[in-house]
Amino acid sequence: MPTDPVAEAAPAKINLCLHVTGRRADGYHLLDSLVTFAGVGDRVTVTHGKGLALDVTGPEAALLVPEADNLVLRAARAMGVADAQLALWKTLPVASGIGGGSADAAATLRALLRLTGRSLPSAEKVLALGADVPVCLALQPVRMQGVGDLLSPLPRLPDIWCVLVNPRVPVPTPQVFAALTTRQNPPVPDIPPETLQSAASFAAWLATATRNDLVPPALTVAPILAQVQTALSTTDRCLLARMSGSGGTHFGLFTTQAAAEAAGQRLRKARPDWWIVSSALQR
Ligand SMILES: C[C@@](CO)(OP(=O)(O)O)[C@H](O)COP(=O)(O)OP(=O)(O)OC[C@H]1O[C@@H](n2ccc(N)nc2=O)[C@H](O)[C@@H]1O
Ligand SMILES: Nc1ncnc2c1ncn2[C@@H]1O[C@H](COP(=O)(O)OP(=O)(O)O)[C@@H](O)[C@H]1O
Repeated sequence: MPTDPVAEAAPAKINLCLHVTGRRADGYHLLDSLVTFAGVGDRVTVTHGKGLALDVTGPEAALLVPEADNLVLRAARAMGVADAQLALWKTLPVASGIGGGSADAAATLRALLRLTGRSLPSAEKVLALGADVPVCLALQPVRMQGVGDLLSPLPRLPDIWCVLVNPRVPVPTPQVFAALTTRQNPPVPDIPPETLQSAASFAAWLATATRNDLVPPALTVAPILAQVQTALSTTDRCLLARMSGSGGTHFGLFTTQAAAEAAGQRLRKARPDWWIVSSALQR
């Protein structure tokens, strides 16, 4: 058993594309998405203690109170843990399409697994925490299907850098799905192996063969997202600019670290009020 504290990273989830292919009778949508992770994110730390308590700090903590429905506490309860001190360092904007809450829940499960030796909750219980929690628990590039529960590993991706841009407007996922009008769309095609040879060829394939079907409804919920898309897509050497998940965070893809950092700096200068970070993408 490791001595406490045990810390786990909760990296930002990036939907490189997100196709909505149908809707189940219970209202949940069938998705087809290529998902990877950025090198930025939250951090969950757990220690032994009496009762369950959560402390939330960090630059993005203001919008989040350590209430009983916080996904960190919900994850601990799903694992049957009644005694632990939990700390969340929040750097990802809340309700932003990069799965911060789901990443926190998955990091909590991983940390408590190491701290207590208890087993992970069943797949059903993990999914019940949130549709993005299974993919955040997998923490590797995958094709995500079903309602978020069917995961298959992707072939090794090329070396890609990204800039993440969020206009600091929360975009609630339920509102975006509610505003969706076209629910039966074509699935994601198989990735042609030759496109995986470089960031440029992979981004070009993503741009032409894939989409994010949640863009039109997200724009109705938060019209400012059009400005984010324009700002990123017109940045020097940006290979592809697209919204992640239900928004509003957008990612821009770049071939090199230098190009991504230069783009991030330029965008930060133009929009000091926006949340803007650059990072490598997990391959
Ligand atoms: C859209 C995605 C794509 O990766 O990402 P985000 O934008 O949240 O990051 C996820 O499917 C979101 O996952 P998550 O945020 O965990 O979703 P949940 O809490 O389970 O569901 C929030 C709400 O989204 C809708 N929802 C979610 C998943 C799904 N397959 N169909 C849906 O219709 C439902 O209205 C549900 O009430
Ligand atoms: N630890 C957490 N971090 C972020 N959001 C949380 C957390 N716990 C509960 N939530 C709630 O989950 C919702 C979804 O948040 P988040 O996961 O950040 O966005 P998204 O689903 O768009 O990626 C928010 O409305 C927030 O109030």
